[in-house]
Amino acid sequence: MTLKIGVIGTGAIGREHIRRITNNLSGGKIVAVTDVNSEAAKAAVEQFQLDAEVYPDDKTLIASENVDAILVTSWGPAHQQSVMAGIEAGKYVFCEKPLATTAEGCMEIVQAEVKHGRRLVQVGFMRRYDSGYQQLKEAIDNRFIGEPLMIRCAHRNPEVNDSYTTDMAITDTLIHEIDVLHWLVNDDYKSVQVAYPKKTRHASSHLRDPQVVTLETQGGILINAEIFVNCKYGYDIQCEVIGEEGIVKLPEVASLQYRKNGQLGTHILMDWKDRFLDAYDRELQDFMDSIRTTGEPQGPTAWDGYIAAVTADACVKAQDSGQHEAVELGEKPELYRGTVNRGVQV
Ligand SMILES: NC(=O)C1=CN([C@@H]2O[C@H](COP(=O)(O)OP(=O)(O)OC[C@H]3O[C@@H](n4cnc5c(N)ncnc54)[C@H](O)[C@@H]3O)[C@@H](O)[C@H]2O)C=CC1
Ligand SMILES: O=C1[C@@H](O)[C@H](O)[C@@H](O)[C@H](O)[C@H]1O
Repeated sequence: MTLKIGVIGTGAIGREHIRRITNNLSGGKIVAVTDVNSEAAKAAVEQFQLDAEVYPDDKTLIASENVDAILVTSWGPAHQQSVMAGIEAGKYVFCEKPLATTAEGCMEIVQAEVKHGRRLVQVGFMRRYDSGYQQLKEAIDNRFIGEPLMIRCAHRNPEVNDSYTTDMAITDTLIHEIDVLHWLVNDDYKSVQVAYPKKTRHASSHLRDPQVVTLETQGGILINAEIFVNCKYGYDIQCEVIGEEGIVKLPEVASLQYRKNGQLGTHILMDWKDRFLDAYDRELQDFMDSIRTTGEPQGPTAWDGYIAAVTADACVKAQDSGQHEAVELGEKPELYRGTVNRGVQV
């Protein structure tokens, strides 16, 4: 069975996902596209020579009988409306982060899915599909380093544009760590705190950059996460887990080593699109395969989207207060209990 997919939002990641589904992956076909900028939607059809219809908006695309699943790759504030409409129509939904921009919005989605009675939604937290993070997880689960005690990580972008704001360091950037770290140690967050080191001269006047977020889990693991979005030198993702018996570290991206002009070096990636190339492929292949084999997506759930939003809200509050802020989750619905989420009991 080929999953017939409609794409809502044909910007940077929308086009990346169209490319991979069309050229690299199996089991899916892009049959519909829409974008508030209709020229962008038409350009995507042309660029990838799609046999796809351009729809005027998300509602008409979702209503189409030709569409089995939607890919929500529009701007964050537009996600909730499309995801809700997708669930109401009983369509499968792959939604890029954030699932919704507020915890309340994510909870509405959770409730709509619970009412539907089966999982339809997968959130684009692709790091869970990255082989480096999966090796970390395996080592932690197998107690290779004993009990994990601390995590040190960094999320660095070479630069961001002027529209990037201080809270986006949390809601747009740290949100990947927020998701992958609690999955890694199978623990929930208890509290968060944000500190601002000396500001880089490369950040725009309204942006605090870098930032350091401390997250504490219910089990007492202390996480130190640096976000530095004008680091200049590259796109760099670091993660080190310190345990009772040793330390495990996220592998560096394999890269050509060179000896030239009296130097020994390796190149560092500059673009997020390249860093998690394989993980993006795997998350979407898994979305399509799981629907075919189990009738439900098996990747990060709407509940994971909700956890991320609640934690991000606490971090944004902590940005203003400078204090420890509590992370308080509602009760996890039965639908999300005991499901095997990418090899992990949640
Ligand atoms: N998982 C990951 O690593 C990444 C995730 N993202 C997420 O993907 C989403 C899109 O990001 P980008 O592609 O970088 O943005 P973008 O600005 O390049 O593209 C967004 C597109 O959505 C369209 N759009 C906005 N509202 C719409 C609506 N209501 N209906 C239809 N189209 C609409 C815009 O016209 C634009 O073409 C964001 O939520 C972002 O956080 C982005 C980059 C990486
Ligand atoms: O998701 C992403 C972007 O939206 C975000 O703006 C970047 O900071 C992240 O590194 C990237 O993975």
